[in-house]
Amino acid sequence: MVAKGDVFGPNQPLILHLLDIPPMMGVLEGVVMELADCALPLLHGVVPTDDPAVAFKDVSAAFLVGAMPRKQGMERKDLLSANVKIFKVQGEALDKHAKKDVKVLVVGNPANTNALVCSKYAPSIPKENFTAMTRLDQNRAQAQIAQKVGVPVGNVTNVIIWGNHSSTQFPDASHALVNISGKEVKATEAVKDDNWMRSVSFSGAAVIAARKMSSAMSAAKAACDHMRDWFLGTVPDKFVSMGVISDGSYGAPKDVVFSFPVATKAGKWQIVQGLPVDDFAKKMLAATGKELEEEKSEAMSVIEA
Ligand SMILES: NC(=O)c1ccc[n+]([C@@H]2O[C@H](COP(=O)([O-])OP(=O)(O)OC[C@H]3O[C@@H](n4cnc5c(N)ncnc54)[C@H](O)[C@@H]3O)[C@@H](O)[C@H]2O)c1
Ligand SMILES: O=C(O)C[C@H](O)C(=O)O
Repeated sequence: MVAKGDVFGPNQPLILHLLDIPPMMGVLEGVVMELADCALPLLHGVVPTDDPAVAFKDVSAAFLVGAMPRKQGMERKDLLSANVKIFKVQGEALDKHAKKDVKVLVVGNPANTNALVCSKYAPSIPKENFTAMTRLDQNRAQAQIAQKVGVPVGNVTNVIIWGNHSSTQFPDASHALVNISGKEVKATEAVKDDNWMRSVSFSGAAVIAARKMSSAMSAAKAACDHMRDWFLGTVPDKFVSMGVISDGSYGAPKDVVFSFPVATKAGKWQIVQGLPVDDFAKKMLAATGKELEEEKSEAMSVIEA
């Protein structure tokens, strides 16, 4: 998707740096062969490597997907001790070798806390440049609403994912809009079922139960959506959700990577301010914020141990 122009546009040539661990180098060679066989005109080079210093050398965009996935029955927290150290190493390598304006998307779970760790170990890169993926959750919620109303998914916008990419996240459709026959209406009016709207939920575990593997295709698509919107900008009056460093907006704890509604322009994101938040939403935001603070202190104790 990246190499065929879905992220940086149809006129932007690129070089892909592909990082994996030493036992996977043979498999990675196969990926390189397949990329060549795809005959992608925009792909001007591929650098397969097991060395983070080579992988991150002068990169402008980093998709950090290399991490252990959750298996059936596991919570994202269970991955913390296994994965968080990877993001310390990758943060240090980004700090030393990447461009100072590199935009980093963390997909590997627990994504929010890994993004925070990565940023902590890359102090020469602005904290705003480290983000975590909640776009898959946004896309899932939009798809559920589109199906319920009976419109194509592109007609549903402004769904918000608040907080952590975990089961405590708050998918909030109260500001969502649905375009029905050319007229934009509130999703709450289109659905006319408040209980159903509040049941729009996180479905990562359901995909794992069915596939016996983590979401892959939908996660790749969401990563591309996230980076495309960050690099190329969002549509005026529309917002998307991204895990970004919290400034305390909407009562979220500061200095955790928290998913907010954001609008992007000229390569910068801004948290959309002033949206009404009711008591139910406040309770949900507090719960996911608390989990992120707990994950943060757990991550630091794993790293410092
Ligand atoms: N945020 C989201 O919405 C979202 C969605 C889907 C998956 N995920 C997460 O993404 C991660 C990857 O999932 P997957 O299904 O692709 O897993 P996978 O096991 O299929 O692939 C992981 C890859 O990462 C590599 N890897 C492991 N350690 C590495 C390291 N230190 N450096 C570089 N590469 C390394 C592995 O060798 C493997 O090739 C998991 O943590 C999963 O939970 C997040
Ligand atoms: O749920 C998981 O652990 C995998 C991924 O984060 C997802 O949301 O599908």
